[in-house]
Amino acid sequence: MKFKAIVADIDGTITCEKRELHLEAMKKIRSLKIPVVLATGNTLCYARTASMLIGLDGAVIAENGGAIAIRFDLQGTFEESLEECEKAYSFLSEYFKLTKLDPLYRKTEIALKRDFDLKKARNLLKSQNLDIEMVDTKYAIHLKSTKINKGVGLQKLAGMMGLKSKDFVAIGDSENDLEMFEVSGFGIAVGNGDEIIKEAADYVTEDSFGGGTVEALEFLESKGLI
Ligand SMILES: O=C(O)COP(=O)(O)O
Ligand SMILES: [Mg+2]
Repeated sequence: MKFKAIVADIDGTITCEKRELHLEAMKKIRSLKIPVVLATGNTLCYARTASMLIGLDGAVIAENGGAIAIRFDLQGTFEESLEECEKAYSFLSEYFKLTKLDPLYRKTEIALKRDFDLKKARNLLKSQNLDIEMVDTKYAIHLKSTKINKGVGLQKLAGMMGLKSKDFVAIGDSENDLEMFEVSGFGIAVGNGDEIIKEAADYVTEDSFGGGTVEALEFLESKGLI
């Protein structure tokens, strides 16, 4: 069987170690004949800009599934409001000095600088009656609704593209990619990935970062999977 599309995480997956785009991965992605969706914990404008500059067509999942768009000429939709996240943020601010990242551009979740004790914060948050969880992408810690994730985002976006989430191969590097591995047809973790994402993967590359994505796409081609 052949998969019909790719969904790729951005940071840690199509980038280099210092977060700049991995040029060989860009070349490989551009050479594909099937749609490539970008899925990120970052903001919608970041995802759309990346899609434009890579030469893709604007299908993106941003804010860990909270925001999605299918084309550049459409504005995008937001799946959640910030209200509950703000409550969690106020509560945790009593215990830690927290720094928000890009608050002007985030509509559905709060991203925080990774300079506080996540384990302690997760335990404290349990005492609150909020549908909010914390995910660590290794680039930021996200305070987000338990109802949104990249998997839910992929299901919605796939439908808008006339596809099913199982038609996609997902490539990722960290715990915020888990749900999109679960709903996609095949999951590939890059070599620098978390243990948790490697365990959930159908295939793990030897190479890391963008080099891992090149290896993943070559593997799929060599097996006739795309
Ligand atoms: O913004 C971040 O935390 C990084 O997100 P990503 O690895 O999902 O692209
Ligand atoms: Mg990542």
